[in-house]
Amino acid sequence: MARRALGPATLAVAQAAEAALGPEDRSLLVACSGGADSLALAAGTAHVARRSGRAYAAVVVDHGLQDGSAEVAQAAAEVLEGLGLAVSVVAVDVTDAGSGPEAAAREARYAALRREATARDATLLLGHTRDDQAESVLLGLARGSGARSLSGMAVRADGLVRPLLGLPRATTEACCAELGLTPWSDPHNADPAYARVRARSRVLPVLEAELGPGVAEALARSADLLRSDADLLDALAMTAGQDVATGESALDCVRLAALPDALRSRVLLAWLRELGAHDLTARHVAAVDALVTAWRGQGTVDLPGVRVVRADGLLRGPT
Ligand SMILES: Nc1ncnc2c1ncn2[C@@H]1O[C@H](COP(=O)(O)OP(=O)(O)OP(=O)(O)O)[C@@H](O)[C@H]1O
Repeated sequence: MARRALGPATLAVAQAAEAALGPEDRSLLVACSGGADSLALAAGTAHVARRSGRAYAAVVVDHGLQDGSAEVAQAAAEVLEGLGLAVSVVAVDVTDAGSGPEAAAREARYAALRREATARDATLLLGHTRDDQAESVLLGLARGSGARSLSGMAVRADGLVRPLLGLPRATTEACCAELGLTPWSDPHNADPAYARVRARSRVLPVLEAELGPGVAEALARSADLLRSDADLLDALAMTAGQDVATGESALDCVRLAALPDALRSRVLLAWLRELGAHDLTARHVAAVDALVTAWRGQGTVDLPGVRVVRADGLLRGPT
């Protein structure tokens, strides 16, 4: 592949991979399910790594949730080896601690991928595309999410790099076709029991047909705009949080109430997390917010992991 001219889709993937990388990314590890997106990413990354003299490899996680999952992982590994990547197949134990099998599998997968990347001192690359981003925004809107949640994924965040966020899924599929690769087709991706599958296969096509092509691209663009707004608000909320803190983990209610809503909810969320609250939803934060802005000056709110009390003009956690 390095010597032959690249097809247009493969070139687009390779250019996206190159654009996402910096000089600090000396060793690259592609997380690959065997699906079209991560297979295309692996091919594009291998090309870029060879040209730039970087080390490169791939990792396939076997969740062991279905019969034949080891064979699927092995088949993906063989395709990747055919592209010239050294591959590790990692089997994980998926323990559902109440959040559901999908969330448990995701948690186990990310933990294993991060371990592999750390062990090799490598940058971890994931194959999320612009369509994944658009679907997330749509699902977030349907849930009534705020700016942070609607801002989706960034190309580089939390030690993860997602070079293909600017490319549609059609490009990764075209890239695989150009390279003669047969990607694995995850049966979950066709199962209408999942809201994401319905958004992808039923809702977005209707939006594109009724509102004009480019809706998915526009949703992904909204995510980018909202992310920069959310970043600014988070930075402002850090300063505001210091201004309303009174020591001993307490917050001053009068100063809190004077903050704009968008800052107050962020200050409260950060404070609650610091106190050890977990699984917080917008409703939880709204309940504490109501305590702050209530006319009557006292009350208690119980949240997962923490009790919040308002008394003497202060909001306090456990003492
Ligand atoms: N079993 C796995 N092993 C390694 N990496 C994975 C695995 N599953 C997902 N990933 C990584 O996470 C990314 C997002 O996965 P997800 O299943 O949400 O999306 P997808 O659009 O189906 O991607 P793909 O077409 O690559 O399967 C993948 O592109 C890949 O980089």
